[in-house]
This record gives sequence, structure tokens and C-alpha cells, in this order.
Amino acid sequence: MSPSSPVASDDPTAPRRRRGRIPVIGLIGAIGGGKSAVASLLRDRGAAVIDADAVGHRVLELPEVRGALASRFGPVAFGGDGRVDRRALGAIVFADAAARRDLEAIVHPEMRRRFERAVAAEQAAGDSPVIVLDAAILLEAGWDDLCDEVIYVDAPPEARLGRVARGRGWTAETLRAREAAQWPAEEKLARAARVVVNDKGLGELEHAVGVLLRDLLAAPGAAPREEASPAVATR
Ligand SMILES: CC(C)(COP(=O)(O)OP(=O)(O)OC[C@H]1O[C@@H](n2cnc3c(N)ncnc32)[C@H](O)[C@@H]1O)[C@@H](O)C(=O)NCCC(=O)NCCS
Ligand SMILES: Nc1ncnc2c1ncn2[C@@H]1O[C@H](COP(=O)(O)OP(=O)(O)OP(=O)(O)O)[C@@H](O)[C@H]1O
Repeated sequence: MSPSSPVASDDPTAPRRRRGRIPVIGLIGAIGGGKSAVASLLRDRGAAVIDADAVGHRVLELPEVRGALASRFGPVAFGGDGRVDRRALGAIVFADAAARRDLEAIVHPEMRRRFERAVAAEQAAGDSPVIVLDAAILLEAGWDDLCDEVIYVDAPPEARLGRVARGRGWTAETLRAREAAQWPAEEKLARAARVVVNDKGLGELEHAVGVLLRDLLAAPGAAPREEASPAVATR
């Protein structure tokens, strides 16, 4: 790998772009804001995407993880087929912060190892314009140290609830309980270098993602050009 030279700055949002590497972009935002939709549109434009939720789901399948979950949570966390029942486990951990922390202590170390391996593999392959780590709790879990820049995907609460109600069958209470397990929006926003506003249709989001990728591939920290979409703001 080429020598790396982080950009020195006291600003926590300043891109830590290193020369000779593919930039690693962390996608954060409130639940249902559209991180995965942005990640998918970036993938269409050649980005390598690491989906933290999907990695977490695969880690739940590991025998050693299942054993640790059985010891901590008992049979209630498993379905009749012996696999982890994510709905049941979610109901437990999003109602009990200590239980959530125990789950995280079981799965996060292996999740992080998988992120590191995936980033290293993409850096070695060298054929993506950016590497995207799509992780709602990127900051809470300390995974942002794997990223050169963090981007916040924003949408109003009513739009977010409508999306997760339609797409996942969640109630307002399900959404509220998960939000309570994450940092408040303003704390996450304060740590992001750019914001993508996803308050319109998917066509508008596609346009915004095109602008975002163009800006990301310009000089580190570059301000959007005049014709940039109002849906992408550099802070
Ligand atoms: C609790 C579990 C079993 C629920 O599974 P389920 O299929 O219902 O949800 P899924 O994994 O698809 O997560 C959906 C969303 O819930 C939120 N969420 C998930 N885990 C957490 C967590 N530990 N803290 C806060 N929010 C979380 C995120 O916004 C995430 O995008 C599962 O989320 C899990 O194993 N979580 C621990 C691993 C983890 O931290 N994953 C989040 C990576 S961003
Ligand atoms: N602009 C939009 N218009 C219509 N539907 C959208 C829009 N953006 C996202 N969606 C849909 O809303 C749902 C939630 O979006 P998405 O999964 O991208 O959110 P997320 O921020 O990744 O959520 P989580 O924090 O749970 O991972 C998905 O079904 C997605 O297709």
C-alpha cells in the first residue's frame, strides 16, 4: 500500500483523506433516513459497499456467537429452527440498554474484524472510486476510525416513519425504541463533513448522489460547485 499522510486538523469533521488510497466513506443518519438507499445508488456508480446490518446478521449465524447468545439470553432469542430470532432478540435489546450492550459485546468485535478485512480487500483490489461503510451506529461503535469522512443522510421524522412502516412493518414505538439506542441526531450531525438531504423522491436522491460522488472525488474537503444539488451540503 502507498504511504499515507492524514490531513492534520482540529476539526472533527475534516476529511482524513490519505494519498494513494481509495477514500472510505462512513454513512450515518437517523433510522429510515436513506443510508442504504444512498449506498445502493453509490454501488450503482461503482462504489464498494459494506452493509453493517448485513454483516451483523451473518455474524449472528456463527456457532460461537450463537453459543454466547444462548448463555446470555436463553432460548427466547432463538426460533424453532435453532437460528437467532432477530425480531425476538431486537424486542429484548431495544427495551433494555444493558442487554443491548451485552449483545454488542458479543457481536461487535467480529463485525469490526470483518469491516477491516473488507476495507483492506477493496483497497488491494483498487477498482472502486470509494469504499462505503453503511452503519447507523458508526459513531456509537467507534467504527468511524475506519473512515476518511463521515456523511449524514437526513430526512424528516414523518418521512422516516412512513418508510420503515411501509418497508419493514415497524410501528412508531419500534422506531422510537431503536432511536433511543442511538446518539441524538444533532450529535451525529456535528460529526459529519457532509449532509445529504433525502426528503423527496428516489429520482432526486439519485441526482444528489451523483453530485456527492463528484464532490467526494474532487480535492478533499472541496466545496460543492455552483450548480451542485441543494440536497448535498459540505459543512
Ligand atoms: C438486534 C438485532 C438482532 C435486530 O435485528 P433486525 O433484523 O430487527 O434489525 P437490523 O439488524 O436490520 O437493524 C436495523 C436497524 O436497527 C438499528 N440497530 C441495530 N442494532 C443496533 C444497535 N446495537 N444499537 C442501535 N441501533 C441498532 C440500526 O438503525 C439498524 O440499521 C440486530 O440489529 C443486531 O444483532 N444488532 C447488533 C449488531 C449491530 O450493532 N448492528 C447494527 C449495525 S449498524
Ligand atoms: N427518497 C425516498 N423516497 C422513497 N422511499 C425511500 C427514499 N429513501 C429511502 N426510501 C426507502 O425507505 C426505506 C428506508 O430507507 P433505508 O433502508 O435506505 O434507510 P436507512 O437509513 O438505511 O435505515 P437504517 O438506519 O434502519 O439502516 C427503504 O425501503 C428505502 O427504499
